[in-house]
Amino acid sequence: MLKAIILIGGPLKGTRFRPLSLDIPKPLFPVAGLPMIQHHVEACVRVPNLKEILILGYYPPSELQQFITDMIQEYKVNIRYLQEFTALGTAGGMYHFRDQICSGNPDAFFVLNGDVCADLPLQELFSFHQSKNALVSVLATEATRQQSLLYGCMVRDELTSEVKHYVEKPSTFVSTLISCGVYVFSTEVFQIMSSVFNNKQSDYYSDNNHSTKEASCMQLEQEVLMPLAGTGKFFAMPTTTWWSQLKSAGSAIYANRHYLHLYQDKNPQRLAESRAKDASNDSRCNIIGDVHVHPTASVHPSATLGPNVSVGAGAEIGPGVRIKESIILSGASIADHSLVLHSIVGRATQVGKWSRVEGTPCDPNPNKPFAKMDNPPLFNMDGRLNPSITIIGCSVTVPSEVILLNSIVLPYKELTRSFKNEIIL
Ligand SMILES: Nc1nc2c(ncn2[C@@H]2O[C@H](COP(=O)(O)OP(=O)(O)O[C@H]3O[C@H](CO)[C@@H](O)[C@H](O)[C@@H]3O)[C@@H](O)[C@H]2O)c(=O)[nH]1
Repeated sequence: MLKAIILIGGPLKGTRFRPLSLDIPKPLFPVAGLPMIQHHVEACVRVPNLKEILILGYYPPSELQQFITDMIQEYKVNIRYLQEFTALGTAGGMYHFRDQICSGNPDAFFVLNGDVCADLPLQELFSFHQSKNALVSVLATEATRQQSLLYGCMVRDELTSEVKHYVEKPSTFVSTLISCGVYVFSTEVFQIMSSVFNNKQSDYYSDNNHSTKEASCMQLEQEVLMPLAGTGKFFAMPTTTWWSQLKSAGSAIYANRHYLHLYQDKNPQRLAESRAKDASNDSRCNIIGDVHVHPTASVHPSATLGPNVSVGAGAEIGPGVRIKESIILSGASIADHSLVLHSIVGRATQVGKWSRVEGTPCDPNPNKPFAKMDNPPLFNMDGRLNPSITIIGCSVTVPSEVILLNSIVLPYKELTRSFKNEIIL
C-alpha cells in the first residue's frame, strides 16, 4: 500500500503570487480549470494501490475544508489535511505527523512539493525506487547552469543512479541536474529524521542561542537529503517530461498552457471544441488551440478564445471579445469587444467594453536548452516594475475604452483611466 503527501506551506509563503493569493490560498489557485494541487491529487490517484493523500501545511483548516470534501467526492480516495501548528519546514511536518503517515504500514510514500507543476511519472518513480532498494528516490530534471543555483543540485552516478552529492541552492555551480521536489520515501526515513530532531533538541537545551522555532523546524533538503548523499540510500531518476515551479503569477499562465496541452491525451473532455468541428452548432464561440471553459461560464458565439485560455465558473464573455494566453477566474465578466492577452483576470472583476488588458509573457527562453521559468522580482534594480503578465485582483472594475498594460491591480479597485507598467494599490 502507498500514501502521498503534498506540502503546501502556509499563508506566509507564496508572496510572489500576490495579489492572486490575497483572496484564495495559493495551492487552490485554478490552473487549467482545477485548483493547483488538484493536478497533484489526479497524478496520485492514477497510482495503483495508493490509499491515502495527506495534505500538510499551516493554513487554517477552514480554507482547505471545501477542497478536501470535493476531492473525496470526486476521486473516492482518502484525503486529509493535517495542519502544522507553525511552519515546521519541509520535513518538520512529516516528522510531526509520522504516526499518521505510517499508520496502515505503507510500503512507501510519495512527497510532492505543492508549488510544482508537471506531467508527473509517479508510478515510474515508485518502480525505480523499488528497483534500487532505496530509502529516498527523487525525480530530477536538467536546468541551465545559471538557473540550477535556485534549486537543489545533485551529482549522480551515471551507472547506479545514486546521488553522490547534494547541495540545496548552491552559491557556485555544482550540477545542472536539479531536484523536482517530488520524492518517494521508505518509512525508515523517520529513523534519520528522529536523530536530526533529537540532535536539535539537545542543542536547544544545551545552548540558549537557539530559538524554539529552530528546534521544531526541520528542512528536508539541508538536514535529511544532504547527509544522505553518498551513503548508497539516495537515488535520482531523471525525467524529460514537462516540469516547472509555480512560484509567481506569471508562471501560472505558463503552467495553464502545459496542463491544457496534457488534457489532449488524458482528459480531452475538458477542452472546449472548436466551432469548425461542429459547424451546425452556431451557438458555440470560436476556439483556437487548447481552451478550457467551465460549463457554467457563458461565452458569446462571436467571441474568440485561445490558444491557452481557461475561463472559470460563472464568467461572462461578451460579443466580439478576444482572449489569448490568459486565465479568467470565476464570476469575472469581459464586456463587448475587449481584448485580454497574457493576463489573469481576478474573481468577479468586470472589464468594460472596447478595453485592452495586456501583459508581457515571461516564458522560459526557448533558445536555451533546459531553460526554466525565470521568476524575476517585482521590481528591477532601478526600482521599476519588471515587465510581466497583467494581473487584476478580485472585484476590480476596469472601465470601457481603457488600456491596462503590464500592470498589477490590487483587489476592489475601481479604475478610472488607462495604466502602463504600474502597481495600482
Ligand atoms: N507543510 C509545509 N510545507 C512547507 C513548509 N515550508 C515550505 N513548504 C512547502 O514545501 C515546498 C518547497 O518549499 P520551498 O521552501 O519554497 O522550497 P523551494 O525554493 O521551492 O525549493 C524546493 O523545491 C525545488 C523544486 O521546485 C527543489 O529543487 C529544491 O531542492 C527544494 O526542494 C513548497 O510547496 C512549500 O509550500 C512548511 O513549513 N510546512
